[in-house]
Amino acid sequence: MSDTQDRIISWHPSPSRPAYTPPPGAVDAHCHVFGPMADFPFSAKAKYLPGDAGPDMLFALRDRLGFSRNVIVQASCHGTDNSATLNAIARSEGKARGVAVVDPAISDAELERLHEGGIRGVRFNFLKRLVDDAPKDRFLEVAQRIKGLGWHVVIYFEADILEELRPFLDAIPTLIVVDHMGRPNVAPGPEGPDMLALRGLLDSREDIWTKVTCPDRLDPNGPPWNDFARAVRPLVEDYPDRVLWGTDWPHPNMQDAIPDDGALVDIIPRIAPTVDLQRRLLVDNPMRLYWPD
Ligand SMILES: O=C(O)/C=C(\CC(=O)C(=O)O)C(=O)O
Repeated sequence: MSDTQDRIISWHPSPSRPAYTPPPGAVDAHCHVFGPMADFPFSAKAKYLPGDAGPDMLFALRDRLGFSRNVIVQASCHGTDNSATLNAIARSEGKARGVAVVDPAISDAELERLHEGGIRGVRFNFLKRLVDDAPKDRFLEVAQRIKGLGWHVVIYFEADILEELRPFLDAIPTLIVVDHMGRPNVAPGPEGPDMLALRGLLDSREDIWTKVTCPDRLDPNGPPWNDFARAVRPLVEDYPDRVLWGTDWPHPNMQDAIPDDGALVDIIPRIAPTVDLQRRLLVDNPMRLYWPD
């Protein structure tokens, strides 16, 4: 990554206050921090060079949107150096936990250190535009090792490789969380092929969860993301104990159609229409996974 490359500002400059009020204790279960670069340089292998979006900005957004906690997912631009994520967790006063990206050769002592720092899962990223390789055999070794820590696997892939990934997913010995539902085409609605394939995966094991996130990435028609709401609501209704929600702030790599985070929050009652579903999505489920203690 060259120093002269422009740094991408991928977040909304002044998100609106949502009309919807999340329940007390709500968790933004998918967000990231970028740097700050002076303290936490980006990976030499990063595929994008973002502006600084550090913990102070994240926590200010959390408060503005009416959330109580964050789950910070290590973004690909920081590679396998989780320092920026750990720094944000350390500064959160117990209100953040995280998901790391690790080198498969990581030592047990380093895994323990990550656990002490608030990490509760590892992310396996299969998006070719974000990572150079995704070694399934080595990922399975990692999954085996983190099982003892009580962690889970977060997996990011696009819908067209779900079928090919099935044997690998079947072999993962921990709970699995699928990022952004495996990026389905939401336009054909809840019975569209990608949504049905995702249901097939969820039905194959009770310990596969998914994040009902990123209307901004998944709905080609943009706000108010009607296709997303129509396709996703039945999923939340049918798998109420296995769904998580998050802003995806600072929306890595987004350059067109950067979403207003307040508007993102306002989609919650459209995909989780009852108070009970909202509490499970925003409080009970993420607390079970990230703050079981
Ligand atoms: O923020 C996300 O979850 C999605 C991303 C970025 C990402 O995953 C990463 O950089 O690690 C994407 O689709 O570019």
